[in-house]
Amino acid sequence: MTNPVEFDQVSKAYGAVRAVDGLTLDLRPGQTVALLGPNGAGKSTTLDLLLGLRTPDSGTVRLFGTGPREAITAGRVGAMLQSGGLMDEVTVAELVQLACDLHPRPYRPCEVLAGAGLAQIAGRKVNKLSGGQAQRVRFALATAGDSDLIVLDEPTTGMDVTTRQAFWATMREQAGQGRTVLFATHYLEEADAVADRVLVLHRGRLLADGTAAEIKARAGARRVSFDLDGTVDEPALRALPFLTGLDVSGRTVRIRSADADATVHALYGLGLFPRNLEVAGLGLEQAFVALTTAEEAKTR
Ligand SMILES: Nc1ncnc2c1ncn2[C@@H]1O[C@H](COP(=O)(O)OP(=O)(O)OP(=O)(O)O)[C@@H](O)[C@H]1O
Repeated sequence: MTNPVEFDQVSKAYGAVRAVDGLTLDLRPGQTVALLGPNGAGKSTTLDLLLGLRTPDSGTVRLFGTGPREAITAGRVGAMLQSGGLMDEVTVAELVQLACDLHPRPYRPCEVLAGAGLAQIAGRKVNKLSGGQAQRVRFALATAGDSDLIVLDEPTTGMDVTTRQAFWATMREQAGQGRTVLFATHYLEEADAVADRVLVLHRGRLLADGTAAEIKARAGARRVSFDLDGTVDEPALRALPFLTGLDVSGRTVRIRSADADATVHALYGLGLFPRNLEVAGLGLEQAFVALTTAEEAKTR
């Protein structure tokens, strides 16, 4: 089976800004993939290239083994873009009907409206919607037919908590039916909860690619804290395996470790007896900040 998405050495610059810089990646069928990165990292440009809205300066983008336009014309891709303008003078129902009419493998408009939580406001003019409601309409347009790949650029921006939860429940259903879902987001807790693969972009390059757990581990994403009796031997602690951070305050030691089990084991190996030992995971957000900050420091 061909992969839903294949980028091979794709680059795109705007003048001197390298928005996407030699990006190579494959998305496999059925994956739910989060695309993360600080502002300006190249997320939207990557999605624009994927959807054929921009042409790469070099490299190739393939969707299901064809060019983006062919895949989109064949109805294999549903997309929800950040800035996509909606037609003003039509109702929600009319716009959804139009999207269904245009899709080669459409769903019934009433199903699409219900799936996006729009049934109650189907008769309302699109230009009278709140920000969160307009987002739901964009989502409805992305799910108007039976697409194999769903691409979402910051889909939950402006949605309230309930809408956001309902949105992700629908996305999980879509993924459960074997669709590939790719979404860019700044909400790292969403990526952590929903994605089975996380891509971190930084200055147009892929900085990390793995499960949320792998990315947390790579960022040294476990915190170990304990108290020691007697004098604290900082150089000995600093030599512990898998250490990525050390903070000593009196007799309290706080460590960050990429492999907390090995670090704690070695701690006992030094003949130390840590008291009040606590091991806690870092969130994806802290891992993301650690990774991107370290990269910024390197490139400065
Ligand atoms: N049309 C454009 N003309 C010139 N520069 C652009 C254009 N679009 C994007 N850029 C620049 O390219 C880089 C990548 O932008 P892009 O919008 O892809 O990032 P992003 O990761 O989506 O950012 P954000 O999280 O802020 O939405 C940025 O430095 C941005 O200023």
